[in-house]
Amino acid sequence: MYTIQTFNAISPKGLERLPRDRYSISDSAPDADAIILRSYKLHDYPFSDNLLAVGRAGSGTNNVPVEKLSGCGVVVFNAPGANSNAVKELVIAGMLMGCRNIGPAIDFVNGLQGSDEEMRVAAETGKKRFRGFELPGKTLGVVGLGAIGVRIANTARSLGMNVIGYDPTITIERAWQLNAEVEAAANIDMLLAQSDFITFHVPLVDSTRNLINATSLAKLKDNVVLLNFARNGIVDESAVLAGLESGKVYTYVCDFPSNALRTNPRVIALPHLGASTIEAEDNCAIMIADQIRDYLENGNISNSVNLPNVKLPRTGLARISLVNQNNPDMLGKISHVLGQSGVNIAHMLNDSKGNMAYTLMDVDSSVSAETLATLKSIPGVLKVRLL
Ligand SMILES: NC(=O)c1ccc[n+]([C@@H]2O[C@H](COP(=O)([O-])OP(=O)(O)OC[C@H]3O[C@@H](n4cnc5c(N)ncnc54)[C@H](O)[C@@H]3O)[C@@H](O)[C@H]2O)c1
Ligand SMILES: O=C(O)[C@H](O)COP(=O)(O)O
Repeated sequence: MYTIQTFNAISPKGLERLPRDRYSISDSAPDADAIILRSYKLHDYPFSDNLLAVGRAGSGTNNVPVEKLSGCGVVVFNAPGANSNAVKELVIAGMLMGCRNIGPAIDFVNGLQGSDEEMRVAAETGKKRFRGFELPGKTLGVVGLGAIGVRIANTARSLGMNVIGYDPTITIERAWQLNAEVEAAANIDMLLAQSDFITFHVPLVDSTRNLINATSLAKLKDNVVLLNFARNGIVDESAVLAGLESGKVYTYVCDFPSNALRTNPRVIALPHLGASTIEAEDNCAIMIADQIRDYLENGNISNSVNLPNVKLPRTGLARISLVNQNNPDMLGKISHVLGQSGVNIAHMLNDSKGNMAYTLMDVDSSVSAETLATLKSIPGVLKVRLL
């Protein structure tokens, strides 16, 4: 029986993929084999030695202490692309809200008083304050061309916009998906200087923290619609508020409310709604549940942020799953222990990601608890399981 601890509301469609005769799922299981969560902050969570996997039912993993978990041999998964359409749709809505002054216009209408005729007259005279501009012919700058950025870039092209993208580490898969008419910016400054709309779709890491700050804002054209549906740390709020004041920024649309932003009429702040659709919640939960189950039951790894993808069809009598540090001669030491114990390796896959490595071995004979303990005692070996 495997035990799963959940945080946040995880779609039942995903949890249904973990059969109850083999999985016990609870929001209070301190010794769980795996954790499934969304945005819950795990940094101060007291992880048990039993923990094997953490599954982020979403994209960003900045709420998960990945390095600390790597040190304990815990595999961290996410669900790449599973909520990307939901975010794309909200960003397109945000662009339209931003350039058509929809937020202030709704506030204006909600503040009208009097008879219907008085309201009609006030609406007709007041509407000139909310004149906006259109998307076709305008330039959208997309920073980060991953699952979300590529979808937005392609949709913006189909809406008649010019699109410039910046992503120094774009994957081949995403580059293939990108509309060929999206222009590649050689550097971020080029994108900042040319765009009428700028949207960010990068993870929050040290190199993206405060990517938009007072210095970068000075490089913008005037009246730019700025959109941040990535993470609040990517944009320096006080610089953006100054940009709204100076006319560099026309509207700031974001998914991360704060007191400083709340009272500014040129800010549209949403309550982290990007991935909150029925479809995205189902997609994320299904993807994570399937990945966690395949790892717990078969040792296969797909879409881990700290370990390589390793998938091996089962062949031998037993399977050994081994998470280790990516040090020289680990495989030599592992196969020596098995050889000494008279265990023959039928099939093996070994791969690494950064300073972590993973070995999956199908063996021709049963493996004793003593052999497993000897494998676990090899310096640098972090987790050993017999499956
Ligand atoms: N608002 C929401 O509800 C919501 C939902 C999903 C994701 N997100 C956030 O959006 C981020 C992106 O999501 P995704 O699914 O597209 O992720 P992704 O991993 O598919 O794409 C991220 C892209 O950013 C690129 N990148 C990294 N550093 C960069 C830099 N300095 N400059 C330019 N590009 C850089 C990477 O190469 C990658 O292509 C997530 O990390 C998460 O923080 C928010
Ligand atoms: O990174 C993500 O996937 C989003 O920020 C979604 O977060 P949520 O699952 O808490 O809605």
